[in-house]
Amino acid sequence: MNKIGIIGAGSMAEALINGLINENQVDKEAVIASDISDQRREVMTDKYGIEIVADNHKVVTESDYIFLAVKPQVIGDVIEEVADLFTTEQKVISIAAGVSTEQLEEMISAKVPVVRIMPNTPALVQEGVLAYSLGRQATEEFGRELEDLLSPVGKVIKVKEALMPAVTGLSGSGPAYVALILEALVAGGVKLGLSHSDSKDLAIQTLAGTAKLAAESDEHLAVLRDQVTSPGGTTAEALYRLEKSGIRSGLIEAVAASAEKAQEL
Ligand SMILES: NC(=O)C1=CN([C@@H]2O[C@H](COP(=O)(O)OP(=O)(O)OC[C@H]3O[C@@H](n4cnc5c(N)ncnc54)[C@H](O)[C@@H]3O)[C@@H](O)[C@H]2O)C=CC1
Ligand SMILES: O=C(O)[C@@H]1CCC=N1
Repeated sequence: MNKIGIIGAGSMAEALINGLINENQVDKEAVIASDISDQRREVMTDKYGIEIVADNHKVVTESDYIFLAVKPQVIGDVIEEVADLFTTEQKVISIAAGVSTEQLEEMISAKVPVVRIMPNTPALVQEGVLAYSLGRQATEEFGRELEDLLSPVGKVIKVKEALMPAVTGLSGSGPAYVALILEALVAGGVKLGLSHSDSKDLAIQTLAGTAKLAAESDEHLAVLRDQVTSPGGTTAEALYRLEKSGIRSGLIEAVAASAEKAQEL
């Protein structure tokens, strides 16, 4: 059994660990994580029963796959601390936004296989989507192993590394935009007298249902929009207000701004 090590047991690491353990993809005995925070170590031990330590060295020496799940701002220091311990038999997977495989290879060693992934938080409920790109020493086989390993937490796609900022802007940061849209829809329902709870149910199911419809349809998204829009009707009135408010360009700009920021981290 391959041992999975995770350095940095924060929100994104938890989403991955939860999905992998809940879907019985890995035994909890096969997972070791480290975190500098006492509180995170306590939470993760209580919730998942995995081995969680304060010492990053232990994670590297005991694991076959090593996930780097700390913030981009500290990943350099973390790698420096353990760089001498990596072997060419191990496989490194970084989830840090904006850190290229080339930078990782420079910091770790040009000989250790490195892959970069960009997951998102719905991995916590096995509905994530993640993209990965291979470093210079990472084989296609490593990519396939990763697809198998991570498929229980959501859809896995391979992209050219140059497109990683775009993935970050769209699906990495995307759950925040969708949560904001949901919040606003709920507020709209409440303003018109619906209870918060009914508004939330209506908003969430509308979003989930539309997403399912879009996923299962071959039609262009504009056709799905048109199906709701009666001439001279309520939806046309609402869409006019949305377009006027700049929602479309706002979302396009949001994706681009996140992608741009990812390259500055
Ligand atoms: N949150 C998200 O939606 C996504 C995050 N990411 C990436 O995932 C990475 C982690 O992000 P989050 O989980 O959101 O952050 P987080 O702050 O929840 O987790 C980071 C964890 O690393 C720990 N840590 C800090 N320094 C450490 C050290 N020297 N040794 C060991 N552990 C240390 C912290 O105590 C914390 O628990 C980032 O690089 C981010 O770019 C990628 C995709 C989505
Ligand atoms: O906000 C961030 O920097 C991270 C990367 C993608 C989602 N959250």
